[in-house]
Amino acid sequence: MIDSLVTSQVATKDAIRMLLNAAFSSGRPFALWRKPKSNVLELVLDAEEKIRKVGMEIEELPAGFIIHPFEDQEDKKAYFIKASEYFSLDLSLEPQEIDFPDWVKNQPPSKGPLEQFLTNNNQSTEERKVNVSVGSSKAHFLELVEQSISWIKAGKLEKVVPARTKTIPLSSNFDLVQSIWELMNSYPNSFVNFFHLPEVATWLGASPETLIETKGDEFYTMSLAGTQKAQGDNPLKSAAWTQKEIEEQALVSRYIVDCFKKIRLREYDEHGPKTVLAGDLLHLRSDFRVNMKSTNFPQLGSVMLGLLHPTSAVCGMPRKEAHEFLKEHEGFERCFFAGFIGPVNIKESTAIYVNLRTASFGDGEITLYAGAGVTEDSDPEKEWEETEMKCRIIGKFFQSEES
Ligand SMILES: C=C(O[C@H]1C=CC=C(C(=O)O)[C@@H]1O)C(=O)O
Repeated sequence: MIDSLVTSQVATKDAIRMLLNAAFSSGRPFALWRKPKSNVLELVLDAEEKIRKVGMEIEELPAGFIIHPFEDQEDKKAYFIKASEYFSLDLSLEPQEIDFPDWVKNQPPSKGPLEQFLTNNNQSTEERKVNVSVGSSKAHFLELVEQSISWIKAGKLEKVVPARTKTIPLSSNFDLVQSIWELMNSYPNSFVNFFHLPEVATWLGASPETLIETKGDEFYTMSLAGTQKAQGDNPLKSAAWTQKEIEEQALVSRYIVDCFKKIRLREYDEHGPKTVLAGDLLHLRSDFRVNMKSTNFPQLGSVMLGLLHPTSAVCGMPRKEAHEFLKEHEGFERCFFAGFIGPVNIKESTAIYVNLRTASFGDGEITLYAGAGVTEDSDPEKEWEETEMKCRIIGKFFQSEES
């Protein structure tokens, strides 16, 4: 029993390696993901090398994968990987049952383009250097949190979510396939993703936060906030939340309800907040559902995408003021961190996630990104600790030892 399990695992990993080798060797943009609570690994590969940009009317888009940075772009567009090729791999199937398309089959097996990418990845820009030096300074982050608290006390903000970075060397024995595999096994409730926009960016992550999801007539979004380490045998039951965390999450929920009000949408279901597990962290989450048919809102996905991003879980409240505060004081570029990513119009469903618990590949190194919700009662040291825990979610799969 154990033997066959091990054999099938190795074979599935080989299948993932074949897919990644074929995708890298094409030189074209691609994305690979596994949705929360799913056992299917999906991949899209664009037919063109050129990087596409699209408008935000997601209902009009062809099947593909959308990628939007934290900051809005001047052209108001997002990056897009068109699903010229789409492949899904049922992770529970035996290897011999996998029927690869020709673009995968024609690739030589084992060492190849995937290893080349990892050893020769030149995505080292000036912007990246700032992100490494300013973004990773503990002193800078503590000061930023102090400043956030004083702005909140002065009544200029209600909540703000400052972030930081952590750059670690990519160990010589780093195995991307193994990391993706472990991420999928360790975080069944997260959106495990890897995307590669040649010459632009390559990221790997496991996000716990859905921004918007549409399937048939159903629309879904969530408010996620509050963080603590999962402890004990039954962490979901034993979790106790402080007033600070309850209020922090309530602000995110209120923001969603305000968005519904703005578009005069009155019929929605709200459930929660309840405690949920994301890796070894716990969060508070409320779920919001709308029937787009009965409310006559076929474009609710695009409308809410425009209204929600960036949510108060990654930016703050009021949104405009919190955003300006971060732009002025954070001191580094978030790039794709806290932006949004996800499959669009694939099998009649769209699932877009906030790009959290994530890392970008640089030259021989990776940069992890994490933020923490600050309210009036925050303690800067504790917020730093929280970002350390969030960085570890992904960081632990990059190194044999913690840096
Ligand atoms: C900003 C992040 O998490 C957000 C989502 C859940 C809980 C959060 C918090 O407790 O601060 C954050 O709002 C991050 O993971 O970098």
